[in-house]
Amino acid sequence: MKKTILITGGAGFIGSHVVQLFVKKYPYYNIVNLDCLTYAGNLENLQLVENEPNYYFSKVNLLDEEGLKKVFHDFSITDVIHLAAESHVDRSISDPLAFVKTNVLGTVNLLNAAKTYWKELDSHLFYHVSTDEVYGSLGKDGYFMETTAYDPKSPYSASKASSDHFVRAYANTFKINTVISNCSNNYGPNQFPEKLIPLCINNIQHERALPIYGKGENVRDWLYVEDHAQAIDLIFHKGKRGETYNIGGWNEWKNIDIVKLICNIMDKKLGKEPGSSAQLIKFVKDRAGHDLRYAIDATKLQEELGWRPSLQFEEGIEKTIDWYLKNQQWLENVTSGNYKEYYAAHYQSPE
Ligand SMILES: Cc1cn([C@H]2C[C@H](O)[C@@H](COP(=O)(O)OP(=O)(O)O[C@H]3O[C@H](CO)[C@@H](O)[C@H](O)[C@H]3O)O2)c(=O)[nH]c1=O
Repeated sequence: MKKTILITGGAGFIGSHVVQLFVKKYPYYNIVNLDCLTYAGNLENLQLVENEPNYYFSKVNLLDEEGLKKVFHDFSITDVIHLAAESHVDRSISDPLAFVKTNVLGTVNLLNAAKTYWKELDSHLFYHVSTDEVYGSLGKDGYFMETTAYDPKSPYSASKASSDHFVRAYANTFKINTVISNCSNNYGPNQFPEKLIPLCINNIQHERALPIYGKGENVRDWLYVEDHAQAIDLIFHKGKRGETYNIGGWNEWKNIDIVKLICNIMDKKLGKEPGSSAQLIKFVKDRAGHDLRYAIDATKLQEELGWRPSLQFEEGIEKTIDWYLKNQQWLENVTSGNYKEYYAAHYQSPE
C-alpha cells in the first residue's frame, strides 16, 4: 500500500529534519506536514522540500478536532509520526496549561482521528516521538532504560509522559499499532534560540549575557538532530509495533562545559580574543525543579535496529555554529516573528 504519512510539527526543529529526510528519501510516499505554526514552527525550515511533488502542508491546530479528521479524510492518511508539541521546560513552568492542551489533549485528538479514520488498524502505524524527560532525573550514576519507571518532574515532562500513556492506552484498548521513542537533548540547525545551545550562539553574536542556571552542573546527553531523524526513520520502518525505543548520543555534558566549549569555538570563528566570549557567562537563579542529570541507554535501538549516532559532538557543534553564523536572517526572522511574512508570500495570509 502506498503510504501517506502525516508528520505533525513538521515546521519545528526536529520535525523539519524528519520531513526533509522522508520527502527526499521516499519519493513514493506522500508526506503531509501538519503544523499550526506557533513561535517555534517556521516554514522557512522546509525550503528544500516545499516544491517536491510528494510534500503537502496543512495548517491545523491539534485542538481542532474537525480539522484533524478532515486532514485524515482529504489525504487518506495511512500513518502518523507525531512530533508536534510544546517543548520548552521554562515555558511549561510559566504556562503549564498550554502544555496540557497541546501535548495531552492534542495527542488524544490525533489518536481519536486515527481511530475514527483507520478501518483496518493493522495496516497503519501511530508513531509518537517523545522525550527522555519522562523518566525523571538521575543522580551521578545510572541510565534511563526503556524499562525505567516514569517519574516526570516538570509540567513539560508530565505532559509528555501523559501523552505516552495515552498512546499506549489506545494501543491496548483500541488495537492501534503504535511505537514510541524517547530521545535525549537535540541540537543542530533550525532550533529556536530559547534552548541552551542556540541561545548561547545567538547571545555571543550580540554580546549578550549567557545565562547559566544554578551552578551549571546539570548534565544533559546531546544528540545531533539529523541522527535523531535517522533513528525515527529506522524505528518507523523496522521498530517492533507496541515497543518503546530510547534514543541518545552517549554524549553527556555539564551545562557549564558545553557553554565554555561554544565560547571557545565562537572566539575563533569571530576572530575574538581567546576567553572574551566566556566573559559573558552569567550564573543566574536556577530553574524551578531543575532535573540534575539525563543519561539514556540506547543499546536496544543499537542492537535491534543497528542505529548509532553518526557524528562526534565536536564535529556536530562546529556544524551547528557554522549554520547559525550563515543563517543570520533565519535567526532574525524567528526572533522577530518575520517568518509570518514568509508564510504569507508562500501560502496564504497568516491569521
Ligand atoms: C535555556 C537555558 C537552559 N539552561 C540549562 C537547563 C538545562 O539543564 C540545559 C538545557 O536546557 P534546554 O535547552 O532548555 O533543554 P532541556 O530543559 O534539557 O530540555 C530539552 O531536552 C529534552 C530532552 O531531554 C526535550 O524533550 C525538550 O523539549 C528540550 O527542551 O541548560 C541554562 O542553564 N540556561 C538557559 O538559559
